[in-house]
Amino acid sequence: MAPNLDSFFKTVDDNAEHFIDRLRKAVAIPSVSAEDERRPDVVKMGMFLKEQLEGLGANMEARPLGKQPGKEHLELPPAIVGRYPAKKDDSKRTILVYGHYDVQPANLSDGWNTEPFKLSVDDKGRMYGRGSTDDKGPVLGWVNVIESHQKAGIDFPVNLLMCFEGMEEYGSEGLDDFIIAECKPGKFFADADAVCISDNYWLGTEKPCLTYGLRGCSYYSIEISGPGQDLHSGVFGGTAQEPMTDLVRVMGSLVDTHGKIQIPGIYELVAPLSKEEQGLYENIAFTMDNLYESLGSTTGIFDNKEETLMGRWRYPSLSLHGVEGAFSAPGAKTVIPAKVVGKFSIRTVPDMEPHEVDSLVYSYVQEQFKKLGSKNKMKCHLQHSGKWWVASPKHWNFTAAAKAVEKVWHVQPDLTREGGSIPVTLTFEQATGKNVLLLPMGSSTDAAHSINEKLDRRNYVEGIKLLGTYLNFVAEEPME
Ligand SMILES: C[C@H](N)C(=O)N[C@@H](Cc1c[nH]cn1)C(=O)O
Ligand SMILES: [Zn+2]
Ligand SMILES: [Zn+2]
Repeated sequence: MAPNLDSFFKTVDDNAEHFIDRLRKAVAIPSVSAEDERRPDVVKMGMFLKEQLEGLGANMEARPLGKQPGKEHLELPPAIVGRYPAKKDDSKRTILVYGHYDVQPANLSDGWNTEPFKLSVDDKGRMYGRGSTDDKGPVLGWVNVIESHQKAGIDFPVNLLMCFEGMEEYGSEGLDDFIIAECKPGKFFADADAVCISDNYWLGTEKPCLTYGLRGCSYYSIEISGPGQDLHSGVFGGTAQEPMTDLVRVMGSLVDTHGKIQIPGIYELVAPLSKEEQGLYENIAFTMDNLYESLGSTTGIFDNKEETLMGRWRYPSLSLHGVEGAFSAPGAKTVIPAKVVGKFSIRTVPDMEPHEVDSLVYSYVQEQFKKLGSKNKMKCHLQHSGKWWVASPKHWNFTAAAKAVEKVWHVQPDLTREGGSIPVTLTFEQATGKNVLLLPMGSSTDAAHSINEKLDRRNYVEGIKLLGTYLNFVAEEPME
């Protein structure tokens, strides 16, 4: 029987401003995991989350994860773990939820229309701010679900286990070992019956989805150095071999304009496309206009939805991200940088093994650099990597979520894969041995990682209802 959630829905609506205020406080903490000097803010954000949940009676702990590999002067931000209700009810299912409280870097000078760490709500209910959709809105969604059950006077339907991390945007450093240890018998996550992660996005702006796959991410850097220090290009140009010249040519050899990766052997690692899979893409509610709307232009690689979806979900891609040490400010500086570090990543898919990808990358980059005949020095290394994940959506965890989408949004959700990566998803699946569901809150136009990131008020408020309704349907699903 469908649970009666009218009072829960009403409570969420009545408390919408309070929940937006909670998001405002969270966005104001610049918890950027990639910037060393922001580490105290990342920790502050973890503590904010812990305090909010403790205020609602959850049993919370901040677990240290040790030093940051390669930056031993820096302590990793803690994993914030918790249980609600504080005492386990053995008659109920146990759901483990995961999210991250760190964010991507953001500066007003990148081109934001508003201060990135100040939540700005416009007259259409678009709530702009770094982390609003990725992933502070969804993480606070779980907090708001607990509060709404309390305020509505409804029994909480499940035992909720929580795991929130502060390094997801930096490759989830230190979390794998922690999860594996905590899933062992008698440990914190041992009794999870299923896992739910809210940290991705709808395909468009109107239709919710449930997600059963992610691409992996292998992130590399190429360091090229030569001169002992930066040089005057008038004095030394034409006489010194320039690291930037070499780097641009090596990076330019990795991928072509149409997104085709130039590294030999990469596509041989990809699982072949079956007839059955090919048929899946046709029925997904996605249009080229959805793509153009979220791109903010019509500069897509393909002109049809099937190839576009496959390009995002089931084929690898290689993106060039930036160059450390290069002149990037406005104006004109006539410098020859002495050392430059180029950054790129490959989104990986079934059946690519990360170590095989690494070997192909290293030999190709070496070969390209050798061809230049440069006297400079080159080093290529892996910064972090996380594996792809594809699961079965035929499980009570997905059935409960589909029923919740129908109840809250009055449509059947699409079943999607995601082009982005959440490295610990596979770890949760393997360490718990349980089903993992991705249940997104935000939409395709939210601009996660970009300037003007936002979460629509409607997605936040209805998203809180969705997460709560999912937990109520989970409680009703028969065991498989
Ligand atoms: C999908 C998720 N919200 C996300 O943004 N994940 C990041 C994870 C990552 C991988 N390397 C560094 N961060 C992403 O897909 O870029
Ligand atoms: Zn995220
Ligand atoms: Zn992200």
